[in-house]
Amino acid sequence: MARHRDFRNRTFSDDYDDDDVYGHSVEEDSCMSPSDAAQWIYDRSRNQQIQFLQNHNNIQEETEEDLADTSFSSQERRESIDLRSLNLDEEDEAKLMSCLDELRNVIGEAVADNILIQTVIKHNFDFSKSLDDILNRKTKEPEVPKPELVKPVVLIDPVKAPVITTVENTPKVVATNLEPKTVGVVKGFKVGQDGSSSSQPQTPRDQSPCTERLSKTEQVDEIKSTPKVKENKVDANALYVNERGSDKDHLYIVVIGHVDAGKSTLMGRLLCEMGEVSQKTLHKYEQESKKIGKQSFMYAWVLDETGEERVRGITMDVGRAQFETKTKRVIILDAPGHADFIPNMITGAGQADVALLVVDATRGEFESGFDLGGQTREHALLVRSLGVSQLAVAVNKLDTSNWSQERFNEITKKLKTFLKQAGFKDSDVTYVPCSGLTGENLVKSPTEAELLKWYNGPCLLDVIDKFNVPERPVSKPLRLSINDVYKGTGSGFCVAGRIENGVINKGDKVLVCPTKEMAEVRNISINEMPSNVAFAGDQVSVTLTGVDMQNVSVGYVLSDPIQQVPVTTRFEARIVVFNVKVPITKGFPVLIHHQSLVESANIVKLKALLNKSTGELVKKKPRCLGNNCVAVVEVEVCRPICVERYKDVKELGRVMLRVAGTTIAAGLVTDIVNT
Ligand SMILES: Nc1nc2c(ncn2[C@@H]2O[C@H](COP(=O)(O)OP(=O)(O)OP(=O)(O)O)[C@@H](O)[C@H]2O)c(=O)[nH]1
Repeated sequence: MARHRDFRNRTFSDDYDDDDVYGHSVEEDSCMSPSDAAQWIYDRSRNQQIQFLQNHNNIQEETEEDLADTSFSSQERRESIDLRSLNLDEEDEAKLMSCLDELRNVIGEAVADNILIQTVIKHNFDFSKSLDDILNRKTKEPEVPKPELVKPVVLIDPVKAPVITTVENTPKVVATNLEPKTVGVVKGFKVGQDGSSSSQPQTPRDQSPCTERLSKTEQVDEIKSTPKVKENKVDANALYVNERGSDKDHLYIVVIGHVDAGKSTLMGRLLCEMGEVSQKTLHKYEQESKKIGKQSFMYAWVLDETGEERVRGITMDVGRAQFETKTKRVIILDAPGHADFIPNMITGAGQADVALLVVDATRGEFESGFDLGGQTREHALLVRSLGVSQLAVAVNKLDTSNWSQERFNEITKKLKTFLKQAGFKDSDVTYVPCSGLTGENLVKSPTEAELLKWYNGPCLLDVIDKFNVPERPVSKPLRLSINDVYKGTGSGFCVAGRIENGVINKGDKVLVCPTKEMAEVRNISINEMPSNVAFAGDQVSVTLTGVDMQNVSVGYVLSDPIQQVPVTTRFEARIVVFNVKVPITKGFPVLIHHQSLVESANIVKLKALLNKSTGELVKKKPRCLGNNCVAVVEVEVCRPICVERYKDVKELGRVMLRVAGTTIAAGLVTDIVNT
């Protein structure tokens, strides 16, 4: 059980700007920090605007203008079918929507919605069959011309002579069948002269508002050059089978839910039942928690390790622990529930394969967590937006309702409707009645007479064991997104993060992006065990040398030096707007959450408003965006970041937009814009 804390490198200025925030009671309705309050002076006229928004969803501009970018306004789109004409009942409509979303996630916008809809209905809402059908059909269609690739660049310091970042011959395991990759042109960004260790330390990522842009002369020129790295064509898939063939699959599970839903207690108790916590340790927690009047939190202490968390009785950072089921090694990421710590929750969710949503069944408590303002909905939407599609829902604390079946049904009914709308397929969600405090239905079948009367489903452990482990894209170019930077023992320093794509070996040369400095991998550890190699899907800690620790931050990406991660300050995204208090207009400032990175940004273009159900174009260049709309926007980030198009690397192609401590939208990166 361990966690790395790296507040030095964190960039959550909205959440941590002022120490006073930590003094607030968890019962407070508002979680806005003073800096947010200063930033969001819209409060002045909030009443008017809220009223305005309530009456005007999806507000449109009066005048019609031509859209320069017509990539999504094809003739096919105009032929799309109106869902109402299909006469589907509510459930079939939800199934259709969830299937369409899944299909769009995979194939993007390449196929018209009417074709997708017909295919889904033809296959009775079966996603796999529909996808097969579409893909087979697609191969027969003429190829759509691809957008021009962004050319590779090397970043230079404009005041010094441009020197190309060159990489030594590096024997390593790389993908064998890859096309040349793209790198975005970066503006307003400097690296050291030799490209391998910067002589000019970077500004911390959290201290540069968009308004303080670097001057034109500081913008980076484009140099058509690719670092010279010799590929050693070792088959990554074969290596994976060789190294991991006999191991249990690793499954990362993020535990989410409203504050005090009982997440840490549930996980702590589960670990105790699995024999992962000694009796001696548990006894110690019992005595110590009693001393400070928090005995009911003794199981939560297994995961809430810091003094502040224990005294306050809330989780603040992501707690980690692991255990084994029959078929898997499960790594738990216990996320904080309180709204103040959503950035940490997002960091946890960004590492997860699947999620466990914990809801408090106590009457009144479920309702306050589920209704607007509670974190149940926000967490579920966030994990879905981050690509998690399999979910277990622990209907927890059912002991407080005497194991009432009616209460269980009431809660699951509400959640089913919501989760379907949020994009979870019914078949991917399992509901488990349980109690973390009493241990009921966690690792073995229920013993409570009242529960036995109506429940004969699986216990929580069985549900976890049945999760499918997502495919690991080991043969793609390396992408490791950094979620922690810390000084280890010995030479160099450590970065922790999840390998999204590819393989990393001890001794590899890797490119630290967006700064594009070369570093060498000195050591690798997986779940605190040393290893020579790690693969996509692993959460690793890597010791780096050859680069200054000051020049590496949370949110950076370790990239394959040849097939580099795109770096840009501008990208286009298709966003879903959840919850805005003022309409989104051109220039709207937001905080972008991309993996563990938090960066100031502006929505610089509202390119199109799309129909929420069909995805067809409703309005070109809308003047503003209200709640619950789907739109294509262009986002400009204050400093270069590493993003991929969603269709290339899903994990690096998703963004979250937050304002004043609230998630207002989630989006998929559809294009990387050359600036
Ligand atoms: N009756 C009952 N109480 C529970 C149960 N599980 C947790 N609790 C109590 O709920 C309170 C909150 O539990 P935590 O485990 O800290 O909740 P949490 O969701 O991890 O809280 P945050 O991480 O801070 O959001 C504690 O007082 C627990 O004893 C349960 O199954 N039944």
